[in-house]
Amino acid sequence: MNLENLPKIDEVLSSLYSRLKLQRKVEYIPLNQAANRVLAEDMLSKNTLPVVRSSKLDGVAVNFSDFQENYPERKIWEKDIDYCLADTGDDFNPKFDTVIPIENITFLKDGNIKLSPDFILNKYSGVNKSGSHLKSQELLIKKDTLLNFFHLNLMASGGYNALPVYEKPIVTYIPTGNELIYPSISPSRGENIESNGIMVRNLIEQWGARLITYPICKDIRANLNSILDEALFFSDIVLINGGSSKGSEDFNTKIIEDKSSFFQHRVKVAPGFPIGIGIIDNKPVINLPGPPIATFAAMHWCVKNLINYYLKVNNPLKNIAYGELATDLKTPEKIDLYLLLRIDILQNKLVVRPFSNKERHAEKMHLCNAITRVPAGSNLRKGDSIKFEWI
Ligand SMILES: Nc1nc2c(c(=O)[nH]1)N[C@H]1C(S)=C(S)[C@@H](COP(=O)(O)OP(=O)(O)OC[C@H]3O[C@@H](n4cnc5c(N)ncnc54)[C@H](O)[C@@H]3O)O[C@H]1N2
Ligand code: MOO
Repeated sequence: MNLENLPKIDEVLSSLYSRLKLQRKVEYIPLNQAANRVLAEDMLSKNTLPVVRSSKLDGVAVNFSDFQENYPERKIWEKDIDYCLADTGDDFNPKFDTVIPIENITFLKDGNIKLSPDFILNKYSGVNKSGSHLKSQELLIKKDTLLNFFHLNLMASGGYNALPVYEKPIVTYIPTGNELIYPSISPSRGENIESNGIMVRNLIEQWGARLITYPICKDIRANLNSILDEALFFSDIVLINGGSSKGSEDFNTKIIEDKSSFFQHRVKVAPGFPIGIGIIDNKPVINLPGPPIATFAAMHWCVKNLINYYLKVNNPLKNIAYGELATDLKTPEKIDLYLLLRIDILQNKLVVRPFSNKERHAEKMHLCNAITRVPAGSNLRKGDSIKFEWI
């Protein structure tokens, strides 16, 4: 096989985006369920805060004019006539215009007051004006923002109890293979545990989509064919796992290709290079290669980006960092590599250790805390800076 002629990840993604005509649906959901959802409209504040004014601090509200002529001669200060207490954020008697921090004022036994010697009083100091926090009709958050806890706080202040967000795309996962059994069964000779489904569920939910999982499907061509048709009825993206390569039971490539208006078999990145990507009825159908790390790599570069495209999430810096390579790193001439990494902190530096084929599967899966993609033909040296993504 000529790996050189395979398209690169970015080329395949661009081909997909340019062909998919998406119609995103919008739903209203309660504010308390809106974290990690994507806002579908620009949101303007319904409220002005403070409505009229509030105290900036815990203090004593006074009339500034009293401090120009009569002070300090004035003898008796009467509560609610000459001053009132004003707490941080609270409104106070409209008679007063200025707030003195409580720690800068002393009430004397003779009824007079004394200000701290270094305290200078200015008119309106200690007072938040109307709208100093938020103004009605002010832009709170732009559409297409992935909502976090600050955003929810802001939306609540702006008067919202429900928000318009893009509906989560429905991703359907179909595990295929005669050898697969459920984890509740002890494997007999020739059987393997269906372990990718649980990983796929976790990733899909993390990335903001809804997952529907099919039972394990046998490698029976007619069945696989009709299951795909069925899944396309209710899915936005269909994932078929296994049967992507050249085995006698690998039917999925052909099944997808036959129905697709666009189809790409194999991409210039390993593991997972036999991935199949089609568009059927304007929906992406992805044939994820079966081995778990190949499934993960294909999920990460292809499915995650498709979900982001659906949801208009553009977050290129999320979980990205740079560290120092702990070893030399050479990649094959013809194919980009997805690498599982272990990152440690040593002497205030992030040290990046790629796993190799020498480590056992369990060791890699256990200790991997980051991933990276290294272009074909790279020749990096120990100590070189390398970009990675925390998982
Ligand atoms: N002659 C060749 N053989 C293979 C090639 C090739 O180019 N020529 N490519 C290899 C590469 S690279 C990959 S990657 C795999 C792709 O495998 P398939 O997608 O066809 O998957 P299967 O053959 O069905 O299974 C492979 C392996 O993965 C296990 N598997 C499958 N599904 C699951 C699941 N849901 N959970 C856990 N494990 C799963 C399956 O039991 C097999 O062990 O092909 C190479 N072969
Ligand atoms: O592409 Mo495959 O086995 O190298 O994952």
